[in-house]
Amino acid sequence: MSASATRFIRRVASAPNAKHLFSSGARSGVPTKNGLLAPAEVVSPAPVNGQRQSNGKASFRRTYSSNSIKVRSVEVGPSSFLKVKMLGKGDVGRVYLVREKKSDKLYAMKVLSKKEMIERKKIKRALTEQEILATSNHPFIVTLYHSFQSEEYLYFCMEYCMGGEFFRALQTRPGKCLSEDGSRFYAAEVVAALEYLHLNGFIYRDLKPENILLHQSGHIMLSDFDLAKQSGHPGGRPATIHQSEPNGIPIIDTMSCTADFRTNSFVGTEEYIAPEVIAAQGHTAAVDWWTLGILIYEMIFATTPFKGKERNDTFNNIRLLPVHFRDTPRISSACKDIVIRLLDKDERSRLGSRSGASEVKQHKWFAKISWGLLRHTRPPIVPAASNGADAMNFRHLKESNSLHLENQTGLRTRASPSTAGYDDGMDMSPGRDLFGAFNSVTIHYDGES
Ligand SMILES: Nc1ncnc2c1ncn2[C@@H]1O[C@H](COP(=O)(O)OP(=O)(O)OP(=O)(O)O)[C@@H](O)[C@H]1O
Repeated sequence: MSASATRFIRRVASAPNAKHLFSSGARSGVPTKNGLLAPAEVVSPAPVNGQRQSNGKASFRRTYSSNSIKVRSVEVGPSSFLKVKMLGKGDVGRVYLVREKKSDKLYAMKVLSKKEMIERKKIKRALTEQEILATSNHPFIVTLYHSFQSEEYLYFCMEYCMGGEFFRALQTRPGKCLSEDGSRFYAAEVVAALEYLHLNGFIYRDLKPENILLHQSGHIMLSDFDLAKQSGHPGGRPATIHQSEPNGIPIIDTMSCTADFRTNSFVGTEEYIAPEVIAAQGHTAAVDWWTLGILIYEMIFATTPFKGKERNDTFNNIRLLPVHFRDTPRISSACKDIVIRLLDKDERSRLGSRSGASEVKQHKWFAKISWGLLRHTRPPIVPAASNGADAMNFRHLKESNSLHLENQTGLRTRASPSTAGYDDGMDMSPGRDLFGAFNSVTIHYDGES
């Protein structure tokens, strides 16, 4: 990591290392779906492709219908791309800016080492991430174009989010925070993305500024789905429609899409973990509404509400302390109310736990938001104009000398310590093809060449 990069303290997901601190009980054995495409929901207009820019304006050509994505056998391989530079490092892999030789287009390529995944018991997470990316078609969720594998690596070829990390954008702002209005805008885009994920039966479980990327236009793109969990109903249970709201407008109940689904894994990022996860009583999609409360607080106050000196202090604060608001910046009573309602320690009464996103959207703090026009609203942070290849909205990362590149994008990594005691739920019997369930596909979106 470069000197400039060390200025930003990154919070990583605590799981699975934190698991042994608490008696978390049995992990959920809910299987992931490895079939192909689930129908895409029609949720919001105005899609975007990170590559398409003309006169600084994004063009919105993708459409949302169950027929708008077509999954085919994979049409590319590692040698179809040239590495431009490294954009980010994760636990078991690297993300590179790459250029497709044939089309000259830029993409973000996540390359995961199979060896590291086996050692760290993260295979199932990679399969889930592929599943979510390959079945999602939403303007605020990063787009997957190809996934494939070689003997040693898994590859995810994704839309390149030129605007960089939201986390970094926040860190470089005066006071490292946003105004209440700015925070509302990003919170609204996050709600739209969570709504879509819940509708499709996924719980995200790792919302934090580090996992939000920015499109060149400044709109958000949720990424990093390796902690997400799919309910036992591939594609999500059909949403229930309630007609009983006072204004008579029917509301879609996204909680019903993951209903009856509780998972026990101890996952999340320390300061964002919900009390029910710490209590290891099993958790539901309501954890995502808890993390939204923390995110709103952090965007406004530049810190999270329950942060303690040590991890256990943080966990105790999460379980026991009420939210405390500082005097500055001054925030509206509606803002305080939504944060308090989202950070309800009882998941059964938490905002969003009754009918999901529609309930959150109807809170008075969001009254100013035109949900259908979100994608057409100018975002509060517009990233510096980039030609793409300069990756100017990214930290400068030095590639370790210990990495040997092959085929421009493949990489070898040093052996790393295994994650003792964590069971990723995979059948590791000798001779079994552990990555056989990984789908090698190319995804075509209507309106894109
Ligand atoms: N689509 C993208 N466009 C631009 N940059 C990206 C993209 N995807 C990932 N990155 C960069 O790579 C970094 C690591 O990505 P990501 O968090 O998905 O990797 P990971 O291996 O899953 O990490 P973790 O160990 O945190 O789960 C991101 O923080 C971001 O800087």
